[in-house]
Amino acid sequence: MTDQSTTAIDKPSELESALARLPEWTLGEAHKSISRGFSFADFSEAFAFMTRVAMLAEQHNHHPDWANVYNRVAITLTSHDAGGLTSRDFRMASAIDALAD
Ligand SMILES: C[C@H](O)[C@H](O)[C@H]1CNC2=NC(N)=NC(=O)C2=N1
Repeated sequence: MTDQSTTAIDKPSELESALARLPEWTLGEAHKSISRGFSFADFSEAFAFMTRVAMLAEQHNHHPDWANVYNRVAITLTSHDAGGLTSRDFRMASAIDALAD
């Protein structure tokens, strides 16, 4: 597990600059989460991706709210213990993008 600092990301300027680096992600209701959808060739590819994200989540000790329907995976990130977005969410989103791209 990588023990990384956690700072709340809740000011519009902070959100804007953080999201600028994550163009595939969208801001959720009340700016409390970020989400991205993924589509794969088939279920097997989607689940392989989910397995890799699961290992990332363990390394980061930061776990997604997510759903899978056949070849599609929807991921939402929020910091439950902070009740909103923190730097952990954006670090995790960036690490997930590196897997997917
Ligand atoms: C006890 C454990 O470290 C905490 O519950 C961690 C686990 N994973 C987590 N994941 C997310 N998304 N938010 C959290 O606040 C969080 N907390």
